[in-house]
Amino acid sequence: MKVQADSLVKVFDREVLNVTFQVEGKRIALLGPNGSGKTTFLSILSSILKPTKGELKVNGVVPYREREKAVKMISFQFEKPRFLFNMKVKDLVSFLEKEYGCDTSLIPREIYPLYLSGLSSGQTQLVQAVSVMCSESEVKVFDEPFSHLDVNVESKLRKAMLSLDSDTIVTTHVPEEAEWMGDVIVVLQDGRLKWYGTVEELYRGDIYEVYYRGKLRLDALCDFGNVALVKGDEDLLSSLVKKGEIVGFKRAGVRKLYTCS
Ligand SMILES: Nc1ncnc2c1ncn2[C@@H]1O[C@H](COP(=O)(O)OP(=O)(O)OP(=O)(O)O)[C@@H](O)[C@H]1O
Repeated sequence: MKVQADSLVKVFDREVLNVTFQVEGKRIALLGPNGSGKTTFLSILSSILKPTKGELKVNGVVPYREREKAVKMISFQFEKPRFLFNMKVKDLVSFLEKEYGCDTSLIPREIYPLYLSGLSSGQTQLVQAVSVMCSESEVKVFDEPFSHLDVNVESKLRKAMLSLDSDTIVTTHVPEEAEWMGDVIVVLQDGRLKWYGTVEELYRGDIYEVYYRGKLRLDALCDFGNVALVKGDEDLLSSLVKKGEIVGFKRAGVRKLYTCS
């Protein structure tokens, strides 16, 4: 999939998005803190919103101008877990299975008798994600798909999403999630582009994330508490793991784009 944002600007009472980038990849992760413009970007992509200026294209289609094509090409899971229609879960499951022949096994059988309106936020989010995964759209968009899920459900859903044949766009504010879910990462901050590129590009360099407990006895470039960024020497870090002074380490990814106190 190819996503092109060309001087894409959205102004509400103030400018909340102003980005230019072009990325190509099977899995795009859009990462940014709260209020950084992720949902605004996706709302333009889903033709809910029109940009104030500029243009956004997905595989050459401008969604808010070519709605018919966009609706066929892209399906969405929105951030707020809520269905705009109501039926029993089991009826939705049998519809998804009959209509799309898809695997709905992530949806627990215990919730089959319930109405969609009676599901918890996490259950709603899961059923929504499965519905999007079942769709035949070539691009599947998930806005913070794990925000209400427990760790078990999250890991099952993540695995299912990673095994999809179609292209995906996932938003998150969790750096690790972006690294897991994206082969290309776009980082937003305050509506501006902070960084974009492939995960391979992100991992280049000699900065390591060091995981520790208690007190860190290394000079850190940045300390997030239990995770610190350290200019690295792999042999030294391995020896510290053996001595039990740190828990582990890996080459730094998204975290090195953030400043910390
Ligand atoms: N309809 C609106 N009217 C006015 N301001 C808005 C509107 N929608 C979003 N904003 C503002 O735009 C900015 C970006 O919001 P957006 O929802 O795109 O961020 P986000 O990155 O998705 O945040 P989060 O991770 O918290 O969901 C925020 O400051 C928000 O207050």
